[in-house]
Amino acid sequence: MTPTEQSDRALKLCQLAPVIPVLVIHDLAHARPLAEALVAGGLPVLEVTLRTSCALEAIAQMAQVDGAILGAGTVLTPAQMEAARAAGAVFAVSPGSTPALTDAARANDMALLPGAQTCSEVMALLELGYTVQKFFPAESIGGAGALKSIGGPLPQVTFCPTGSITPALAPDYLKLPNVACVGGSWVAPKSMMDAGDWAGITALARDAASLPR
Ligand SMILES: O=C[C@H](O)COP(=O)(O)O
Ligand SMILES: CC(=O)C(=O)O
Repeated sequence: MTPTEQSDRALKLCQLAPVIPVLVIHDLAHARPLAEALVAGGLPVLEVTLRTSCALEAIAQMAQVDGAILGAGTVLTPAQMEAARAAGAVFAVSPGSTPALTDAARANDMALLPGAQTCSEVMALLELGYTVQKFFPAESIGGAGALKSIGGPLPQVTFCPTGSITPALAPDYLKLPNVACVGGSWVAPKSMMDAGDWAGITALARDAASLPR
């Protein structure tokens, strides 16, 4: 897949719901019920970060859940991209981007959502053909105000901002014309996963899925 095709696919995924849950799974037993809870609440696109030892196996199990579309987050290397694809991920998210990673996305037929922080990074990814990018760490680099400003000179780039976004802050992002959805961990707090409060997570997902945009 070319970068343009990757971004077309990423845009379609971003348009399925206003929020992509960013998931850190420590206990493999949480994987399946977590995916079921989030999909039941209306959030089908799930990003499992490759920050824990069970993340790849979690992706494999969650990809079996009806309606779930799995992606891998915190993808930093080509080897991780390949492993994520083998586990069943159909998209990859990275906090930044490197030539090795964009080459690997092309080679592995993965839709990469590459991260950018600055206008120069946004422009460098745009030169490659990435019209859909992650804006990370969103709240620390100017938040919705920064994205609104970037949309002036660079309206052709659409973003999935992520990083310390809360339900209260999300609407400010979602109303921007250059934001397709936001990423956030708030829909799957570790405390609720540890408590097995899947109904509570479905309720959080339902609220997130009904955010206006
Ligand atoms: O690094 C993680 C992402 O920023 C999502 O997590 P967060 O919503 O808690 O910032
Ligand atoms: C934070 C982020 O961008 C990631 O984990 O992919």
